[in-house]
Amino acid sequence: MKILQDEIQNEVGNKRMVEEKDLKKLNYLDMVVDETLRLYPVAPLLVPPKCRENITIDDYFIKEKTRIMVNAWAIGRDPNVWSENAEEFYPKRFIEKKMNYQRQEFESLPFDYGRRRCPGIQLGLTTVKLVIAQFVHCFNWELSHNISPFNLNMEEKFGLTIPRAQHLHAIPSYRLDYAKHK
Ligand code: HEM
Repeated sequence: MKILQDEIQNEVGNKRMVEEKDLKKLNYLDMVVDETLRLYPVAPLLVPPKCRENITIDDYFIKEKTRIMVNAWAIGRDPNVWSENAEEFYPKRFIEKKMNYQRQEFESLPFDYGRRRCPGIQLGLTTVKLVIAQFVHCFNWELSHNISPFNLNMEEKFGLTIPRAQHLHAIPSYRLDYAKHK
């Protein structure tokens, strides 16, 4: 969080809130969002499509009308692709790897790919980035008593989407000079 706060502080200062026009300068924010979508894709099994016709792909015969489950959650955690620290939240792994989500990049599939992929990618990314940037820029965040980042329960509840198994209790404290300059 500190790295992200510093990046925003350098680009935006602390006399106003982050705006959409600032987002293109916030590279570490991109990495944080890519890393979050890699580990926690909103729809872990995407939306299982049904095969229209018999087809053979890489020697696998798939019968017409078969439902295909694509495990985007497991793809994003594959150690063969993301190295042995695949389970770790490590945004800097994206320093050299700019995610685009519109190209044929199958290592992380939070929006799926192909004809039925999410049409709201840009709006979704912009909204998520703006909200996260404003949250960490405007506030410092602390966990509630007796909880440290090391014993915070990060389990998920599996379903169509993956919400946290336990609610996150975080305590904000305001950190901008914004109010004084309004
Ligand atoms: C970070 C934000 C978002 C994520 C992670 C996300 C993810 C997804 C995923 C995984 C699918 C299923 C694709 C499939 O497997 O068939 C989907 C479909 C869809 N999304 Fe999004 N989405 C996001 C934001 C949005 C926004 C902002 C909109 C619209 C304003 C949107 C509109 C749609 C629509 C209409 C579909 C259905 C597409 C179809 O079936 O052809 N999404 N999204």
